[in-house]
Amino acid sequence: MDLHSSLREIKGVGEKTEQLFQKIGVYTLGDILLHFPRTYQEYPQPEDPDEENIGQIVAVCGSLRTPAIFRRGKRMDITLASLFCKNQVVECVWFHMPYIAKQLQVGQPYIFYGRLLKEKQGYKMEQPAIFTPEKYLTLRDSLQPIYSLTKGMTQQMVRKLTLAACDSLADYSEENLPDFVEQREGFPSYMQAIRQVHFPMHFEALAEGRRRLVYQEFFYFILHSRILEAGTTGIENPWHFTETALTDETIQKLPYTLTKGQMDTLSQIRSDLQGPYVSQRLIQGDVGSGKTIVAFLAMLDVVASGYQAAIMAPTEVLAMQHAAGFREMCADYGLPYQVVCLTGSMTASQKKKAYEIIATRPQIFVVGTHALIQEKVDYLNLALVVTDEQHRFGVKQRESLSKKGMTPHMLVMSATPIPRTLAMILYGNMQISAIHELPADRIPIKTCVIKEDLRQKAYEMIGRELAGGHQAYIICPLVEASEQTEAENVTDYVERIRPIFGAQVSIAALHGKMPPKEKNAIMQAFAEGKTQILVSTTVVEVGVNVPNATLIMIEDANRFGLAQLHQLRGRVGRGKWQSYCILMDKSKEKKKTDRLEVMHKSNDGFFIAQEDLRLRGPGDFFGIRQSGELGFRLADIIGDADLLQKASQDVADFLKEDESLENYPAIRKNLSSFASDNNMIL
Ligand SMILES: Nc1ncnc2c1ncn2[C@@H]1O[C@H](COP(=O)(O)OP(=O)(O)OP(=O)(O)O)[C@@H](O)[C@H]1O
Repeated sequence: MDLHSSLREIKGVGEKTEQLFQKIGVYTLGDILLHFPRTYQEYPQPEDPDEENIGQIVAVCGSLRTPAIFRRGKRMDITLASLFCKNQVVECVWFHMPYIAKQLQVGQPYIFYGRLLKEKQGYKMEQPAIFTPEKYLTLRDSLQPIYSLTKGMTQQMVRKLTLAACDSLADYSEENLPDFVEQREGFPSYMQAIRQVHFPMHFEALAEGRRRLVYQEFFYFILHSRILEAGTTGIENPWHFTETALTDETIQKLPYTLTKGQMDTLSQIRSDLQGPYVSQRLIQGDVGSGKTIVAFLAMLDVVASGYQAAIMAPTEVLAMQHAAGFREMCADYGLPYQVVCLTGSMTASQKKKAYEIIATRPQIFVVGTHALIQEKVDYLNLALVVTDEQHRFGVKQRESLSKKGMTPHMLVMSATPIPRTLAMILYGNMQISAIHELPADRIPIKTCVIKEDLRQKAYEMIGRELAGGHQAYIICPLVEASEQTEAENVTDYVERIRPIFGAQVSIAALHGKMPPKEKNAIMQAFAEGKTQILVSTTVVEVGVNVPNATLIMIEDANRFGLAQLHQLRGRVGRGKWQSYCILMDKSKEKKKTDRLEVMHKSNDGFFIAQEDLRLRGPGDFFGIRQSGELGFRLADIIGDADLLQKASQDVADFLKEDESLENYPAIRKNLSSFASDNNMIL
C-alpha cells in the first residue's frame, strides 16, 4: 500500500464507509493522514468538585449509593444518578440513554468526565462520559484527537481508520525533505510525525510532530513558488497602456478622496503596467481599506487603453456585488464600457452569450468567479487579472492563457495581516503594495462582548439601528440544528427572532448550502435595503459590502478565531455612520472570554492577529485558523514565522545546489502532486 491507495484497501472498509469519507474529501490513505484533528481532548487528573472548577471540563471520581433512575418522559427520556465524591454530591443527568441505568452499579468506583455546573441544589453534570478508574488511567496518558465529522461519521470511526492507515504505511520512508534539513533539525520521520500529530502521547510529542509537518508545508509551498517564479518573471510586456486621463477624471468624480495608500498603490500599479515586464503585484490592506476601488481604477486604465480586464471573486455573491458596483460606477461616471458577468450558476445560454462577448469585444470589464478561467473562455485581449489571495490565478490557467498568446498582468488582493517580511517570502514572485490607512471618514466600530443576560438589550439595539433606517447582520455558526453542538443555527434562529422584531421587519436567512441563485437574490435584496436583518453563516465574511449595515451581532463568538471575527466585523463600519459589533460570548471558560476582549480593544487587523497568537496557550495550535492562509493545513503564517523563514532560506540553498532536483526524485514527485493535493494555486 502507498499514499495513493484507496481506503477500501484497509480491512473492513466497505463502500458505505468509503462514500462517507469521500464527503469530507478523503479518498486515499494519504488523504486520511492529512485529515488532521481539529483539536484534542485531554483527560485531566480526577479531582473533587470545587467552586473553582464551575464551567470547566473536569473528571470527578466517586460512587453511587443508590441505583440510577430511568424516567420515560413525554418529550425526553432521562437517566438520573447521584455520584458521591467524598462528602460532595454531583447530580448527573443523561438524555435518551436508557442503557446507562443498567450499566451503573451501586458501590463501584467511577470517573465521570464532563462539564461541572452549579445549580441551587448543588453540583451537576449533564451527559458526562463514564469510565472505570482503570480505563481512565489508560486514557490519561494521551491526548485524544477530535476530528471534523460529517453526518453519520463518529470520532471512533475516524480514529480507527487513521490508525489503520498509519499502520499500513509504517514502512513508508520516502525522503521528502533534503538531508541537510533533516540532519540539522532532527525532525522525526514523516510517518512518525503524522502519528505524533494524530495520536500524541503528550504535548511535546504533538509539538515535535507538528513542527516537521509545518516545515514541510512551507518548504513545498516556497519551493513550488520559486520554481514557478522562474517561469513567470521576465516575460516581456506586450501591452501598451496609454490612456490614464479617463481614470484621473473618474477619481475626481468619486464621492470621496482616495487615501494616500490607495493613491500610492494605484501609481505603483500604473508603473507596473507601463514597465518592460508582465507584472504580479499583491495589494495588502485591512478590511474596508478600499482595495476594490483601486482594482477598478487600474482596470479602467486597461480598458480605456483598448484591452480587457477581469476580476475574479471567491464567491458568486461577491462576483455579483462587484458586477453591480462596476455597472453603477460606469453609469454614474459616464464610462462607456460594458461589464460582463460570468458565474457558474448562469444558464447555458447566458454563459454562451458571455463567452461570445469575451471572445470578440475589446474594452470590457469581465467580472466573475472561477468560471472565468475555464477552458471554454477565450479572451480577445485580456491584459489585467485581479483576484483574491485564496483563488489566485492557477499555473495551469496562466499557462493555457499564455498558450493562447496572452500574458495578463496580475493583481492579488489580500486582507491577511502579515508582516511585510513574511509576505515577501510567501509571495516571493510579487511586488507588494500596502494600504495602511482606512478612509478618513470612518468612525471606529464600537465593539462589545456580552453574555446571554444582555441578549434583550442587544435586540433593542438592533431595533434602534433599524429604526434609524439602517440594517443589521446576525451571524450564527451553523446552518441547521446539530446533534453534536448547541451552537446557534441560521434556520431556527430566523424563526425565533421573527416575533421579537415583529412582522414589519423583514428578515432573511443566508447560508452556503443554498443554491447560488438563491444566495445571490438574498444578498441582492439586502444590498438594496429590502431586507433589514440578514441572519447568515460566515458566507458574508469575505468582502461583502453593504455600507448601510451598521450593526453586526455574532452568536457563539467564542467559537470563531479572532482573525475571522475581525473579517466579519469588517462587514460594518463601511459607511459614514457609527457602527457596532456585538459579540455574544457563550463560553464558560475565562480564557476564551479574555480572547474576545481583544476585539473590544482594537480595530486593527494586525494587532488582533498578534494578540490572538499571544493568547494561545502552548499546544493550542488548532483553535484558530487565520483566514486567507493560502490553504495550509497545519501551518500558521504568524505563529510559525520562524519555520517559514528557515524554509525560505533552505529552499534557496537547496535550489542553488540542485536546481533541477535531480538528486531528489522523491521531492520532485511530491512537488508535482503537492499543488493539486493541497489545491494550492500558485
Ligand atoms: N477613500 C475612501 N474614502 C471613503 N470611502 C471609501 C474610500 N475608498 C473606498 N471607500 C468605500 O469603502 C467601502 C469599502 O471598500 P472596499 O469594499 O473596497 O474595501 P476592501 O478593502 O475591499 O475591504 P474587504 O477586505 O473587507 O473586502 C466601499 O463602500 C467603498 O466605496
